[in-house]
Amino acid sequence: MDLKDKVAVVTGAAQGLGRSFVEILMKNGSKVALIDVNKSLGEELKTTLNKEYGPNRAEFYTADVSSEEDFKGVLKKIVEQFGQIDIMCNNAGIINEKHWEKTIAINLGGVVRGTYLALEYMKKENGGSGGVIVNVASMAGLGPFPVAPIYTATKHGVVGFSRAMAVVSKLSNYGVRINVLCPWFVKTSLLSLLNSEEHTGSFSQMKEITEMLMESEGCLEVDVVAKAFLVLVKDESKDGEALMINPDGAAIITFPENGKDIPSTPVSLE
Ligand SMILES: NC(=O)C1=CN([C@@H]2O[C@H](COP(=O)(O)OP(=O)(O)OC[C@H]3O[C@@H](n4cnc5c(N)ncnc54)[C@H](O)[C@@H]3O)[C@@H](O)[C@H]2O)C=CC1
Ligand SMILES: CCCCCC(=O)/C=C/C=C\C=C\C=C\[C@@H](O)[C@@H](O)CCCC(=O)O
Repeated sequence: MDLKDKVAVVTGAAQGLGRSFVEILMKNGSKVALIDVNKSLGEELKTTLNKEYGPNRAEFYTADVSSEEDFKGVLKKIVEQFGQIDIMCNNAGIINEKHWEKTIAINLGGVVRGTYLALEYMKKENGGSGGVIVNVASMAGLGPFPVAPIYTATKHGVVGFSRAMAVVSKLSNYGVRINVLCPWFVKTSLLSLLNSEEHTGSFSQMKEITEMLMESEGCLEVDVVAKAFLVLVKDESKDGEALMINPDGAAIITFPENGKDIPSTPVSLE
């Protein structure tokens, strides 16, 4: 996919991984609509980006991805302003095991909502140009993350939902590829919440496991993860893929073709 003058939408764009995805898209010639609840950081980043890449290449919209009214409203404004959506990145996410309903509403609900709303503008049967959706999960979407069971559940949900929607899109000829990104620990403000009992709740005693994982393997820089993100955007052979990125590098996850192939140990029912 040639990114020159393509229109991209990134949620959770004001900082962290979302900001790195915005920057790599703009470096490759895209125009980007930034969505975030953090208005001050978002407006500041928009100004910085338009100074670097030229006027009106970036626009910021305040919205909470867990709100249908918010998210639907800003996507309507984005299409009115930019004309279309070619790339959608559902990146916004939090970690909060105490207020776990909020975590589910944002991490899973926000990704589902962003996928459905974007498809309405992107799918060819609606007059859209097709394109690609990249949803951001985590390595916690591929295996249990004991310090954050709800976070783990949301990220497993993002992986499963994205892979299922990729099949729907392919069989429905939407013309939209759907992929999911599964990063290891990344040096962003989210990671600092690992030390916040307000966010890890009754699972804070599992912190040592997480620290062991980080100490043993290290943490990633956002720009490395952004390169993995760009592969899922640009490489048109990537459709329905889960791309893992950890300090050893990036790799496409191989899932069992069907239930029969799932690694298992037979159990007698007699
Ligand atoms: N930092 C890490 O170690 C990893 C992060 N991830 C995932 O990457 C994504 C981005 O995380 P980071 O950049 O690390 O976090 P971050 O906390 O640095 O940035 C998240 C951004 O999302 C925004 N946001 C939060 N709730 C929102 C909502 N309801 N609506 C709109 N925007 C909202 C925040 O204001 C913030 O700007 C998340 O989905 C996270 O689960 C995945 C694997 C590793
Ligand atoms: C505050 C924490 C932010 C978390 C951000 C994030 O998504 C980071 C994920 C990074 C790695 C997740 C690794 C999960 C590994 C599991 O598959 C399993 O290997 C862990 C086993 C732990 C144990 O020893 O039981």
